[in-house]
Order: sequence, then C-alpha cells, then structure tokens
Amino acid sequence: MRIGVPKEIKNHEYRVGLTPHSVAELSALGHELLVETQAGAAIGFSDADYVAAGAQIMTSVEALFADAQLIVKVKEPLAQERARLRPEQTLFTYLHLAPDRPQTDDLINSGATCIAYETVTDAHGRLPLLAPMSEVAGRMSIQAGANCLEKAKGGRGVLLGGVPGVAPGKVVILGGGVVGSHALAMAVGLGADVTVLDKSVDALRRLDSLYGNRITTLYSTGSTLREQILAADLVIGGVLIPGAAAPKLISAEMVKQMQSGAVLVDVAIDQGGCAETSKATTHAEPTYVVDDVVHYCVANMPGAVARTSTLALNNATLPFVIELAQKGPRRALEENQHLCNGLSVAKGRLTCSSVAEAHGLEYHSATGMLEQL
Ligand SMILES: NC(=O)C1=CN([C@@H]2O[C@H](COP(=O)(O)OP(=O)(O)OC[C@H]3O[C@@H](n4cnc5c(N)ncnc54)[C@H](O)[C@@H]3O)[C@@H](O)[C@H]2O)C=CC1
Ligand SMILES: CC(=O)C(=O)O
Ligand SMILES: [Mg+2]
Repeated sequence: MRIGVPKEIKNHEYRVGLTPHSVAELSALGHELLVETQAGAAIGFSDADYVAAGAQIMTSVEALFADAQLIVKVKEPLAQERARLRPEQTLFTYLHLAPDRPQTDDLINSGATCIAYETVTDAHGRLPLLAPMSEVAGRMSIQAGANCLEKAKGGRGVLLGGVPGVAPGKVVILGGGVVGSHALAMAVGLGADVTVLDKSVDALRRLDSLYGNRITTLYSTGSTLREQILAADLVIGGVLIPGAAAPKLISAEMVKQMQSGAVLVDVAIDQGGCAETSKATTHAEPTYVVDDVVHYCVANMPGAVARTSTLALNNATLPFVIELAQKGPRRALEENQHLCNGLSVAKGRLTCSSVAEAHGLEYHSATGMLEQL
C-alpha cells in the first residue's frame, strides 16, 4: 500500500504521523512510504532519517495526497487538507468532529474513509489511541495552569505547592480518567491540595486506592461541582463522553463567581470544552480572560512537547497502521471491531452516532457501510 505522511500545518504543531522507526517497520513489510519534506524536522527526524528508513521524500504535498492510498496524520485535517482528500483514500488521524461542523461536512463531501484515533477502542473499553495524548495533556495541564497562576500571566499569584506556613493552591480536576489521573499525579507531586470529581465511582475508587487521603475524591453533582469550582485556584477540565461534544459543566454564571485570577485549563476543548466560556486557542496565543478567570484552551496541547508526543502516539497507532496496510481498510475494519469503532465517515455517510447526534445528521451503522468500501 502507498502510505502518505504530510507535514502538520496546524499552529505550532510539530508532531508527525509516523516516526522513521514506524516507517522502517512498514517499509520492511513491502509498503511504499511517501513522507512530505521536513515533516519531522522540527523534532529531530530529518529527511535523511526517513530515506534511511525506506521512505520517498515528497516536495509536493499535492502529489502526496494524489498518490497515497492511506494518509496518516496527527491533527484533524484543516480546510486546505480536506480539499485534497479523494473518495478512494483512507484518512487515519484525530478528527474531533462533534464540535466541528465545517470539518464534518467536508469529510462527508470528500467521500473518503475517515477513521478517528479518538474513538478506536480496546478490549477493556478504553481508548488506546487517545490515551497517550491524554497522558501528555494531563501532565502538561498542571504546568500550564501553574504558569497561568502567576500574576504577570493574569493569575491570582498562587504557588501551587505553597511554602511552609502558607497553604498550598487548590486544584480541582473534573474527570478522573486519563487526563485527570495524569494531572493528579503532577499536582500531588507539586504539593497542591487536590480534589477530583467524576460521575464514575469506579474511577474515583481507583484514584482513592492510589492516593488515599492525600487527595479528595467527590462524586460529581451540580452542587459538589459548583462548590469546588468557586473555591478553586486552578480547574482542570478532563471530562469525556467518547465521540460526543463535551458536557458544559461550568456555566458562564459560575465563571463570574469564581475567584478573581483563578485559572481554567480546559483540556476537553478538542471536544468543544466543558465550560460555556471556553473557546479553542493556539500555542501562539494560549490564554484569554473572562470575568477575571484565565482560560487556557489549547486544542493541541501535546504539540508543544512534540517529540515525546510523537513517540508515544506511534507506540499506540503503529499496530493499527500495519493492520490497515496489510489487510486494506475494508478487511481491517471488518475483522477488527475496535478499529471499526473509529470509523467516523465512509462513502459520504456519518458512521459515528455521537457525531451524528451532535450535528442532527443522519447516522449509518459502520458495519453496514463496509461492503461499499
Ligand atoms: N486539548 C488537548 O490537547 C487534548 C485534549 N484531550 C481531551 O481530554 C478529554 C479527556 O480525555 P481522557 O481523559 O482521555 O478521557 P477518559 O475517558 O479517560 O476520562 C474522562 C472522564 O470523564 C468522566 N466524565 C464524563 N462525563 C462526566 C460528567 N458529566 N461529570 C464528571 N465526570 C464526567 C468519565 O467518567 C471519565 O472518567 C477528551 O476530550 C480528550 O479528547 C486529550 C488529549 C489532548
Ligand atoms: C487528542 C488531541 O486532540 C491531540 O493530541 O492534539
Ligand atoms: Mg469572578
């Protein structure tokens, strides 16, 4: 199969879909790898490294999209990339379609087979291709939040760990999944006072068994949530309903009542964000202020630590890329239900029910579409 790896073009996005190590694995299996020039250069993967791994370097991204049967990326395709997709092509990347109608419409119109990393599942009901980036973003959320709490950044001038004789900062984490548990590890490491809220008692039980009375776990209800948000120095938004738009747990009215200079790091922004006041930002301009609350809403946080993130992402995606390449998309999707759970768009139809619901569009079962691929 001809596999194309374009250079990412989102703001400050330095990750790349396949590392030279992954390219070498695919190349050894007899696949043809087309890598856009400089695709990994920013994180130390030179064109020469890709050539040594068996790739052909493409100076024209148009030619790459025209030739490749499978496109492997990191971020959702931007408008100019979507315009290059062809009906015979398979796209394998993060999509985050529920909060993004223009992208949803373009992918439907492209006719391409679009598989979203973030809804591929595993045998334990987890999201193995989202997890590595959630680990990165969860860990980063505390360093980003600590930074925003500094006065010069608009924050309330609180040091998360406190000092002897002064209480630590109060961190409230919404969602005790992958983002939440990795944020928790960092916040505890810094010596902050940490509370985690979730609707899943199992998630809270797991965190309680790891941290005991070092942290507070709370079942999330309207009133526990409100009480915690209003008292917080730093709020981390890490909730997820797979594939769906994030639930708006923090109203604009709650933001008004938060402490002046408090910080919200809304990691869930890639699914639309969990606060009514959240809107996506970029690494170039990561924050804005609403009612004295600093909002950090970068939708591609792991792009900032792109080398670590690319390696972690490839560890998880490579087996699926190999399966797609070896079997072809139709047989790979037919034989692997977990991969098929990632199928979002096929032959101009939406095959992810939560995305269809978010946009009020018609849903077609993925399995029903496979015979047309
Ligand atoms: N901004 C960025 O750069 C990145 C964003 N993300 C996003 O972070 C979010 C979280 O991802 P993960 O931690 O991997 O998900 P996860 O599925 O591991 O955890 C989500 C948790 O939220 C809980 N939850 C769902 N609805 C809730 C509610 N109404 N109240 C309280 N808890 C609720 C679930 O029970 C679950 O424990 C996702 O939107 C993901 O796409 C992930 C990586 C990078
Ligand atoms: C998950 C995601 O949106 C990212 O890693 O950028
Ligand atoms: Mg206020």
